[in-house]
Amino acid sequence: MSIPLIDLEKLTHETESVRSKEIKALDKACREIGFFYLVNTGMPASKMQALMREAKRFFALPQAEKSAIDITNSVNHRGYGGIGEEQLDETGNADWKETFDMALDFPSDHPLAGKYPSMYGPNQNPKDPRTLEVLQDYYVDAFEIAMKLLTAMAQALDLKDDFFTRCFVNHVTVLRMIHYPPRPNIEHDNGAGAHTDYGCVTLLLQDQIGGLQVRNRQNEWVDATPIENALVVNIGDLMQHWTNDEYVSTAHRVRASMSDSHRYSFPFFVEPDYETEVACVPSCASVDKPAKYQPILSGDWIKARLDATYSYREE
Ligand SMILES: O=C(O)CCC(=O)C(=O)O
Ligand SMILES: [Fe+2]
Repeated sequence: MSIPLIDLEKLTHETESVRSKEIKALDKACREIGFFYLVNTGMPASKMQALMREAKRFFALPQAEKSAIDITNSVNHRGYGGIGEEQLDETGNADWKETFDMALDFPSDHPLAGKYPSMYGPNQNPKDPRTLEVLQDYYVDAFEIAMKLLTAMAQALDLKDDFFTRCFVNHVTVLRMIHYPPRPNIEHDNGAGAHTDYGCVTLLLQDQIGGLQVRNRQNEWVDATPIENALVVNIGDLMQHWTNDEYVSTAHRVRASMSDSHRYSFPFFVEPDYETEVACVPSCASVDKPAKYQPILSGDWIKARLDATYSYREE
């Protein structure tokens, strides 16, 4: 099965017939593969290029400057992650990548930072204000796209339009930059180990190098070949819970870059307010298919998953 294309302009089109046809296609993609390319997102190409440029500049900084904002110094998972800090698939080699994570910046004396210090609180910012500005700018645009998409998903699931978006007041959505340096030797082919994402949906911007692969229902790895100006979107575990397994959170991985190339990618992990109760939505349960999961708090779930993949977070 190949990865379908979904058009955001059509998902939000004023003509009902155009809109509902695309919403059906979205629904099918979420049920059958859990991955799709999102095109016509409205994100200016210049913003994507700016992010790419700043990522290259940031990861090329001296190690000491990056390590000054190391993620292991933060309790709330913000800042720079060096090679080997995250291992997504415990059975393989360490992920051959370095990362930078940012989210909404809450002062450390904010009540939410007091209550959930491992999820809310201040960012650790890059020193260069230009880099920060580009990151913040991209975050705002990507968030807007995500809210349009979640509105369309609510429509696809016969829910109120704001069923998902109302859970994004004090949300913990993360923008991550990833650099996959050339692999250290030919055998070390693991850029990012096989995993599923934790949150609602992930919107991924990738460069033209390639390496992302998606596991289909036949257990074959399918290349998510880069398409210029498209975002790769996938369903995360929370959305799978919410929909009683109707929407599927699909495993994916990244092959490490070859010896002469560097790959850059930018996942935007769309994750609701900590205290969002995630319980089976009405349209996904029936007498024949009762709710499979107990309701969970979104933040408890994401925190548990982060704690499991990062050694420094183990208590
Ligand atoms: O770099 C990519 O293409 C995907 C990264 C990814 O799956 C993740 O960070 O969760
Ligand atoms: Fe992922």
